[in-house]
Amino acid sequence: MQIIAESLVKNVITPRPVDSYKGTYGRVMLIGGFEHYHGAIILASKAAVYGGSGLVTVVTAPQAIVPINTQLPEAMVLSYQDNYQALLASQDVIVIGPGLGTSTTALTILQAVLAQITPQQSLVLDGSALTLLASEHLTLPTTRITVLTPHQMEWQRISGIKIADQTPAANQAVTDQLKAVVIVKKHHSELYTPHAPAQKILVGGPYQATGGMGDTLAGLVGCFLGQFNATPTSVAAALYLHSAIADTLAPTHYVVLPSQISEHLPAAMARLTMQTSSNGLA
Ligand SMILES: NC(=O)C1=CN([C@@H]2O[C@H](COP(=O)(O)OP(=O)(O)OC[C@H]3O[C@@H](n4cnc5c(N)ncnc54)[C@H](OP(=O)(O)O)[C@@H]3O)[C@@H](O)[C@H]2O)[C@@H](O)CC1
Ligand SMILES: Nc1ncnc2c1ncn2[C@@H]1O[C@H](COP(=O)(O)OP(=O)(O)O)[C@@H](O)[C@H]1O
Ligand SMILES: [Mg+2]
Repeated sequence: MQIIAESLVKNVITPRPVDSYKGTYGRVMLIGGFEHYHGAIILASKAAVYGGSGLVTVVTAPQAIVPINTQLPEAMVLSYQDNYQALLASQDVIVIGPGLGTSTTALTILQAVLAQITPQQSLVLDGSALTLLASEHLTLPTTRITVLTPHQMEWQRISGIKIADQTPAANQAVTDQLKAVVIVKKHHSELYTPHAPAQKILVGGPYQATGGMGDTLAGLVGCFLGQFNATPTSVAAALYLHSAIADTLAPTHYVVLPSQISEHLPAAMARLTMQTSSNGLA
């Protein structure tokens, strides 16, 4: 299996052109944060904002609007009861699932997004969206790129492969059928691309085993798809950076919080665009 290295990330994260503006860096809509899961969409959106997305829009439950605005004033926040469908067409990337839950409302929203998304847009499915995808046997739409970010149980639900049997060959075979890019999240997460070599990271560790860590990754993947090329290489860069920052913090942090990873993104990305070597990313 190919190893995702820092050199790949340096090729993705390039210096910003001086004549750019916020529209250059991607319009990302994140949908979730229902029920008792408001934090999940805050964490995903924080990763998008701190990772450099030009414009971030959150679609969530009405009672989550004030907490999100308070914690993340850079993001625009709408209720799912507002006409977010009108805005959806102008987005480069849709991230759906962190804290979405599996209610009837969640399913209706997911089905509407899958029906409305176009072949020019990118889609990231995480968390509850993956659980609904499996339980409701939903069909993936035609998009520019679709990325699934399951943990091993979510991947079991989607692929039918039991966790103990999730070998690279079995995972690759299902990825080829799905025609989507898949990150199987675990220690040394694996990245599968249809009909292409599998890749994995050798960064990251158990200091990341805390709620919201995957929500942060989903937001960062969406961010990179909107800001850089909408390709599996940009997904690989987000996957690597998320855990490489955790590694840099780990010697002084017994547990690395998801929000800490986001807060270190701007500095880590600045260092990666400089030619000089450094003593870490955070
Ligand atoms: N702050 C917030 O708002 C947060 C909100 N969140 C949101 O919650 C929603 C539900 O997501 P979820 O992942 O918590 O629950 P679910 O999909 O039922 O999976 C758990 C089941 O799978 C099993 N399991 C086996 N292997 C596993 C593995 N490697 N990794 C993980 N689990 C593994 C596990 O086994 P057990 O732990 O019981 O041994 C258990 O039976 C989703 O929308 C998410 O975004 C969270 O992000 C947290 C922070
Ligand atoms: N032992 C570990 N080593 C490396 N990474 C880990 C470890 N435990 C958890 N992680 C990372 O934490 C994240 C967990 O994702 P997920 O279970 O979806 O979290 P949540 O839904 O709570 O946000 C993944 O990116 C996974 O790779
Ligand atoms: Mg998750």
